[in-house]
Amino acid sequence: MSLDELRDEIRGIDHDLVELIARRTYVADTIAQVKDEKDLPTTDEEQEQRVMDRAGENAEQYDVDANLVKAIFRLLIELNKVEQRESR
Ligand SMILES: O=C(O)C(=O)C[C@]1(C(=O)O)C=C[C@@H](O)C=C1
Repeated sequence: MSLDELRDEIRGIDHDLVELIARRTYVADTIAQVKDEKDLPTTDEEQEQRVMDRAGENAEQYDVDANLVKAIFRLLIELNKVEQRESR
């Protein structure tokens, strides 16, 4: 494969990543509505731990650095919390 072809492949993956982040954020918006109805706080530390543990397990399964993947998920969770606070 040429450099251009490889970069084209990365471009497609990057597009998919942003689409997945958007989907995750949309779900968090809906979660915010449910939490609002049930008068629950935005932050659920036990759920965050489950998400982080799962991210680490998935990283190991795909042989990528678990700490780096967890750092990305920490950012995704923080993004959701900002979004949820804005929509409540
Ligand atoms: O599952 C939830 O309750 C969410 O709001 C989603 C989410 C996440 O991004 O995974 C975000 C904030 C919570 O503290 C826990 C998890």
